[in-house]
Amino acid sequence: MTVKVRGLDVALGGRPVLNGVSVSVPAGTWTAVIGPNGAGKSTLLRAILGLVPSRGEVTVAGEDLGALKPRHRARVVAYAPQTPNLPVGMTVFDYTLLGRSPYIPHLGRESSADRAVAAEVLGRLDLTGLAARPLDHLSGGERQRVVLARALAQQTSVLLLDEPTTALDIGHQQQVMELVDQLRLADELTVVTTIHDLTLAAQYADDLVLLSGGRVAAAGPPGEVLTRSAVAEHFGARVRVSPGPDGRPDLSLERPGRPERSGGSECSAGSADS
Ligand SMILES: Nc1ncnc2c1ncn2[C@@H]1O[C@H](COP(=O)(O)OP(=O)(O)OP(=O)(O)O)[C@@H](O)[C@H]1O
Repeated sequence: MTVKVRGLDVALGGRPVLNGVSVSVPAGTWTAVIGPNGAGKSTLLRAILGLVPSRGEVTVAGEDLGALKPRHRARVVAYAPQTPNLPVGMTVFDYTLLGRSPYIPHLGRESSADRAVAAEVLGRLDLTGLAARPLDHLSGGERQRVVLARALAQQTSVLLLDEPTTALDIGHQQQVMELVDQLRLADELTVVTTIHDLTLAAQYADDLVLLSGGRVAAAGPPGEVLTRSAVAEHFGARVRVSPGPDGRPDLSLERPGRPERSGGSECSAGSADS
């Protein structure tokens, strides 16, 4: 399902946070929203979902998302927030099962199929061993994967993920990104994720949207958006951008005021660093 945002304006606390943001995410593709702290990335996801008041247009497969009843909307779009409110004492399994709520009849109970979906998602995220654990007895990274599990259990066509990998070790970062990519390819999921790791964003996303000061500063394939000058201008960072194995950009920080090191021998003890 194609996600289209046109001319989105959001003001929070009387201050403009998003200004005329337009983004188009074709069905079955992955767009990563990048940008410096406070650029408006999380606000964009929240505005798409109607969680903050906005002006402009948000459609999914041509339908106005704001016009859908919450239950219907929850069958179309799943959202994994950056800092969710987690019910104290609830188990990992029961929390994941909440993702099935849009499919459970009013005054009804979850079916064995709903429980099977929750169990399967937990398995794919390496969380089966934690299923009976209360949410407040988890590490930060475990909690983050459980929030993703609940979103995946919704089995929607559109997935909005706010910083899904920030608390994860490198192995679980790869696991989560690969899982989302597999689901995208297998089920034609449309994925929009905010992410701070620019190399990770470039490795997985089809397109990047660079938000800066609440506006779209650049959008397009990673190689076009992630230039040395764009990173310097919008993040205030000095980076080296080199093409990765499949041509996607690979970023590494350059230490200001330090000369380039050309080989391992220069790192040997006692070598002059000037
Ligand atoms: N409820 C609020 N009231 C007033 N201002 C807010 C509110 N929520 C967010 N903001 C402001 O809106 C701006 C955008 O916030 P947002 O969380 O969308 O940024 P972000 O790009 O996701 O940042 P980060 O990378 O730090 O997560 C920030 O300046 C923030 O201080």
